[in-house]
Amino acid sequence: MTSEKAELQLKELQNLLNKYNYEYHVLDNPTIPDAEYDKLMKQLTDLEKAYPELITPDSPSQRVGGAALSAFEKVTHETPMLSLGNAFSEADIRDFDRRIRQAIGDKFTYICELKIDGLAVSLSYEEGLFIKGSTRGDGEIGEDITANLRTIRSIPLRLNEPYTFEVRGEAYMPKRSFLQLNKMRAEKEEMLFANPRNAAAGSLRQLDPRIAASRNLDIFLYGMGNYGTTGVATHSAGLNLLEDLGLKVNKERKKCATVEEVMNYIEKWTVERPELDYEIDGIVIKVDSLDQQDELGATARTPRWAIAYKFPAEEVVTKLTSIELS
Ligand SMILES: NC(=O)c1cnc(OC2CCCC2)nc1N
Repeated sequence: MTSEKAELQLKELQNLLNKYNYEYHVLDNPTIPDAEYDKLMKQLTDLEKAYPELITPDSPSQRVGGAALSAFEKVTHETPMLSLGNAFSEADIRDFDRRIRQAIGDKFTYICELKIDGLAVSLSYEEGLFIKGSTRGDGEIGEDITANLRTIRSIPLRLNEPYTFEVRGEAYMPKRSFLQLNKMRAEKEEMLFANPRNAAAGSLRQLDPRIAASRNLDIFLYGMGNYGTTGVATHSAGLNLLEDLGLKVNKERKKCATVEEVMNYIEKWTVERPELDYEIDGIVIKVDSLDQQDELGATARTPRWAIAYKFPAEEVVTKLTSIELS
């Protein structure tokens, strides 16, 4: 086979595999059986072995990097990663709502999102290519965990459009994966993870990306470092854009015109939370308009335009059979 023909066949295989990967991991709606996917992946890796010069960083074969790192590099975020103030009651939420009204009047809409209980991360894309991923760290400087984030199948290695920006999200471990992981560790008499959040954080802090690759991690994206470059006017439009670009955004988000609607949304998910396949520790309430977010601004580390309602802590029954370490 000529090198040109090989390149054509490689491109076709890469596009097919990226599409199937997106359907399976982002849409949760695979259209081919796993065996078929594995066969195509084998064809790709065989072809790349024969023509290594044709391997590209966004090839589906390039998810699990090579050797383990000796340490994580530091990364300075282009746009600082803010953290959220907390609300613990309806009164706290009404106080938040009152402060907003005092500052910008009554003409605004909220958007509510499930608060995924994982590890906050930032993904940097350049011309559509995933080039760097990092932890929040202190909000300004985080750790470079690119190799580990590349192993998360729902993170596209290339976007549908050549955007250059930072996107923020929560990497998490699905409940099922957490239970399987702890079951396996218990059988090997290893220390157990106390909860999916710790398991996700522990997995992403591994220096060897093969360990992260084995942990079935996932991610929901929930914001951009700087919406300015995209031209959207609201956070909700920003999330829809992220979805259109092939990124995974939680579909339970909802616009709420009044604080009553916010309370209904909180009530709904307080009840339905156990049925989710991932843990949430609250609800994030944001003013949707980006201009109004700018008008409200932020304190040193937390936005005035958003708050996290935290679910009441559940009493944790410590199992006497297994020593759980955080
Ligand atoms: N854990 C979450 O699901 C989550 C966390 N944070 C945010 O937004 C913050 C980010 C910076 C200001 C608002 N949204 C979320 N959905």
